[in-house]
Amino acid sequence: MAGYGLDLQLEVYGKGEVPDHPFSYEGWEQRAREVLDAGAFGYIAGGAGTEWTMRANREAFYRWRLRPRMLRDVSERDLSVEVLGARSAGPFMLAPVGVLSIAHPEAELAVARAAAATGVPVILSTVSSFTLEEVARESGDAPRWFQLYPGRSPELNRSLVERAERAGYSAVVITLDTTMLGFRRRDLENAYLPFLKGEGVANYFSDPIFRARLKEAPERDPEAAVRAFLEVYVTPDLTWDDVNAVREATSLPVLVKGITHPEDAREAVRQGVEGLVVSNHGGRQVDGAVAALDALPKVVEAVGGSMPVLFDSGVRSGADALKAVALGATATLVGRPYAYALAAAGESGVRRVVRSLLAEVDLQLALSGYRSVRELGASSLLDARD
Ligand SMILES: Cc1cc2nc3c(=O)[nH]c(=O)nc-3n(C[C@H](O)[C@H](O)[C@H](O)COP(=O)(O)O)c2cc1C
Ligand SMILES: CCCCCCC(=O)C(=O)O
Repeated sequence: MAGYGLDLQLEVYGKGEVPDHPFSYEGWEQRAREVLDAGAFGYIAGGAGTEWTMRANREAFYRWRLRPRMLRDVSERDLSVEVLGARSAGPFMLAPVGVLSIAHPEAELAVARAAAATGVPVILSTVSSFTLEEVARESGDAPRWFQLYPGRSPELNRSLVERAERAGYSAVVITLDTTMLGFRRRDLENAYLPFLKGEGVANYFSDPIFRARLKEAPERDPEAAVRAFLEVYVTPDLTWDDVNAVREATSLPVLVKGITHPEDAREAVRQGVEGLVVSNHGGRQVDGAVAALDALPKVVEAVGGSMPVLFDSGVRSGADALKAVALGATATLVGRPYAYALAAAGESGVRRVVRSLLAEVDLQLALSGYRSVRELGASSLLDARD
């Protein structure tokens, strides 16, 4: 009868003390705003251009209404999902969020510990603040994936995925939508780009192939090494050939992240990747682009069940995750929610956010009449536009 929801309620109400942390996304965002400087906060919070797409990501959720069912005996519930062999306690994974040292000194190490403790897999960014090996050590046996930004050097791409495979990451997520940074007004106004200060480059600076490209070691000439990183990173000429070169370099399943167009989804099926992520990068790349949730149904249709379809951009609550799953997502990724919690309260903040999400999914699921997220489908929702 117990479960994530009831456990959390009993703990909080049982103590009878006002908790020292929020339970809402907005609460964590506010805490992060209080502790971070304007540049770091703006980098995490911001979107591209007018930030219309970032807002649209949220508004898209409001158009869908859950339709609770009654009297269906939901005393036994299973929130877990399995994606390409990685089991998660709920329909969530922690999205790749780069350069987390701007949020907290323990950055991805704290996130990896929190993910392992709560049973939710983490996807480590290429541009992490600690090396992928250091993060793997904090993860222990917990499932983890590696996100790759394929750079201009096929040898370096190969080296990064080989390192990830050796370090126990069990899938590679290739992000397609950030071949260069979007037009981010907040960062321009704050003149804030953390990579220029040598943040978020740990995987490159520790890589033998990257180091071999440099005249001087990064420890001796960090500015030149950062320049070399930027040269490798920017890839407007990226094509499916680059994706396939990465696939040939690894035996791990490969997913592509950043799909919103059904034609791209069909191409992903033709190319034979193992999964995709419907995402507009949290509205950080193309202003005016379709809200990710609005793009989801057509992508799901195009994929036709041939591979897992993950979803991100705008998930803030258990209800949001259930809506995305009802629209066909296998699971969701959350980005800013845990980045803010990390900034405000380190590892324990990330744990609390994940626990809250799990508790909310559990209660929402039970009160909507479902025993498992797998039971959700089109009939679980009402489109408010109809
Ligand atoms: C500060 C920040 C850094 C990010 N860094 C990466 C990254 O390194 N690699 C990547 O694939 N996506 C990155 N993303 C995008 C997330 O993986 C994810 O798509 C997005 O945050 C989801 O939207 P949400 O923040 O609304 O949950 C980043 C997002 C933020 C907010
Ligand atoms: C020049 C490096 C850019 C890394 C982009 C990180 C990211 O995905 C984001 O900020 O969004």
